Amino acid sequence: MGRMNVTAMRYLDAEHFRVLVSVEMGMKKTTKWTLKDLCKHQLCAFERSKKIDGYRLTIRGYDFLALRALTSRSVVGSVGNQIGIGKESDVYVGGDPDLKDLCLKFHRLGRTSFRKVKDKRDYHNKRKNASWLYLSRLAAAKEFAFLKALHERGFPVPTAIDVSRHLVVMQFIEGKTLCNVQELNDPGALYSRCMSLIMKLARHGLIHGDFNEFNIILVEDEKIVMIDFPQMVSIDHLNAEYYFDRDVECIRTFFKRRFDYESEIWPRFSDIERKSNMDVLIEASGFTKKMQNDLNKAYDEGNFKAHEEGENDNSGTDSEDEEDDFETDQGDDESDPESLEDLLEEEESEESEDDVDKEELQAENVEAQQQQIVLSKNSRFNDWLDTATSQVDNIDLNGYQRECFNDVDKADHEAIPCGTVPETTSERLAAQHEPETEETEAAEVPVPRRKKAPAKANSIATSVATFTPEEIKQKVKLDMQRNKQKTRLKVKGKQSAVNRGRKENRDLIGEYAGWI
Ligand SMILES: Nc1ncnc2c1ncn2[C@@H]1O[C@H](COP(=O)(O)OP(=O)(O)OP(=O)(O)O)[C@@H](O)[C@H]1O
Repeated sequence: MGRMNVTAMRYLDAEHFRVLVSVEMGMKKTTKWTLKDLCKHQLCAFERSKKIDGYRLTIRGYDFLALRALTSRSVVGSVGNQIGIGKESDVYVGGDPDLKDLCLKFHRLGRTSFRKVKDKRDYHNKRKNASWLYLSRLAAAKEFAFLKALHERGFPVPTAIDVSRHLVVMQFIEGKTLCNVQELNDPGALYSRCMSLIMKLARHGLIHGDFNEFNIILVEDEKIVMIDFPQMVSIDHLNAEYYFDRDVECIRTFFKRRFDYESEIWPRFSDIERKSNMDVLIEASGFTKKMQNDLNKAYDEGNFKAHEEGENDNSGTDSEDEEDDFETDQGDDESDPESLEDLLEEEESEESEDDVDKEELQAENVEAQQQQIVLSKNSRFNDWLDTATSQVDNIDLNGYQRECFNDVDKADHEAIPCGTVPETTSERLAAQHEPETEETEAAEVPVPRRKKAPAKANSIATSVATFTPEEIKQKVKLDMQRNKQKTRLKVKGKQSAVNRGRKENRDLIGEYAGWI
């Protein structure tokens, strides 16, 4: 009996086993129903890309994963109303299991912005696909690290409670954002508090970078709480002075505009005396320089409404995680009745049923329209006939006859008998529609010749072909060529997957031809 070869186990890490477990889970028979349910609840979505078809996690799905993790840790017990929509986040009021208020901040970053980045450059050295999952997670990790560190050092910030994926749970601050405050008891005191806070941060080695009326909550006794520091930088940053001055200027401008308060004193970058290295400490807390760089690059791209459009956008796969999940060979699935394919087939058949219904409906509509057109043509013709008949009945035919022959050579006129002119138009029309014999007879009636026929623009119909046979041949040839060049319509959904599978099979058979 030979020994089991387990050498490979030494070289496999946790990630390998995670994926292995996912494959194991994916082989369970319940998968297709579960996936169907998840899609129904918009927690994941079917996605078709150039090479692979599969499912991707949606923002909602990611939210649920984070909430689930935090509920299982007994951090979150309930989710309430949305209290803020920022450029980079959705903020909700929540509750812990004892129903104490919490602030739940879901970071939304980078789906579209990342797409743009991806087009332009290799964003992460080895990591080909930085995803919205990754960027949102980074933003949350950064906020949590800063909140924790600042709170521990006595800064007025919400208490950091927990973080999972892109969701930061923090203390809920009851108050008003400064932008919503119209009046103050003591604007001077609040101005000093704001400036002191900027200086205190700087002494600890940090610059907020977005210190303005939207990121300051006014609480009891006109005290302030600072929120939201995605762009916090070190005072050693290359552009530190610029960011510092911008923060100071934002506050000065706001106080002048809103409270008509202007002070001659404001802090300068040169006044800063560093007392601690919080920027270094935060880096040590796990939020590395690389993470910082990744995040800053995403912020530079600037489209933070990505999560709003991302949900409807199914083109292309973005996420590394997603691609990892999908890069499994689905060849076997085709023969497996319990596979994902079945689920897709159902979707497809539903789709095609819909299509059939639509086509039938369209055909019926077209038929009805055609009938209407025919009917309206008939009735219009009858109307026209009636009006024309009554109008022409009123015409003085004898007068018309006189006028008509005015120009005709009198001799000719006299020589040629005019034949019997019908009394009424009905008679004329009847005469026109008489059978052939009568027409022949009428043709035999000599018609007075005009001397000079008045020039009129008439339409000309001819049955002679304007194309030579050569030209027609060439055109047909060209059409055939064009038809060949036409790219085939791409079939959506499952059908394309089946086609792709067939093509692969054909190629494979071709490859092995002659070997067997
Ligand atoms: N801890 C909190 N307690 C109460 N309300 C909060 C808290 N954190 C955020 N908010 C509310 O949510 C809103 C958005 O929060 P925040 O500024 O952190 O999000 P953001 O996406 O970074 O916004 P932006 O970048 O557009 O300023 C705030 O204006 C505030 O009203």
